[in-house]
Amino acid sequence: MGGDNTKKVFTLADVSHHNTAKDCWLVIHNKCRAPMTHVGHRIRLQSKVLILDTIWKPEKSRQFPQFFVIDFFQVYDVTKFLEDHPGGDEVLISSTGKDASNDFDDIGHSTSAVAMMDEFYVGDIDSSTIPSKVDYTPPKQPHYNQDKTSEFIIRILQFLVPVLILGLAVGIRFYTKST
Ligand code: HEM
Repeated sequence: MGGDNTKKVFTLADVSHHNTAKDCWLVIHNKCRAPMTHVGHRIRLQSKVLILDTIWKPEKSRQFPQFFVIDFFQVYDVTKFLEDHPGGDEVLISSTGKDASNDFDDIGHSTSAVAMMDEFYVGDIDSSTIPSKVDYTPPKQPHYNQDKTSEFIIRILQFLVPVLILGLAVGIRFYTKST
């Protein structure tokens, strides 16, 4: 619900279009850990009101779950923040069009950085549009192969050219001697 303002639910494809220095949106997840006693209560987190008994996953636990972990993705329009971001604008632009949560978490942003996100929040994302696991694919595989073949050709040439020059020199020498 929460339709009292213009916050929307986007797909990853919608968000991916906002990937330039003039229009830069990020998708970053939020984790909320709440005690069982809060079931049925409303909690407020980053401009979003969650009702704990509607969206929840029991935390993996040895015993019965005592906490809920709510994991949801939010969309941030950081266009106006690009110039002021202490980590620079390039990292933000290169984190567009995907789940940028790991990029964000890996930096170890401070709690004040996390609190700041609230002002850039523009909506939520339909988490089914986000690939669950991004497989690592080595970048520019075809180029890598091309490099290998050109390297091979260069090696052959490095061997053949001196042999040809030597052959030519010996040939000329024989020719000049005999004449
Ligand atoms: C709405 C999203 C973001 C906000 C509000 C934000 C805010 C901040 C703030 C306030 C800092 C200063 C250090 C701190 O207080 O932790 C910072 C540093 C930094 N951020 Fe972000 N950031 C965001 C997203 C990202 C993303 C997606 C990346 C991608 C890698 C990133 C990379 C960095 C880097 C590299 C630094 C510099 C760390 C250093 O020099 O120690 N940030 N950010």
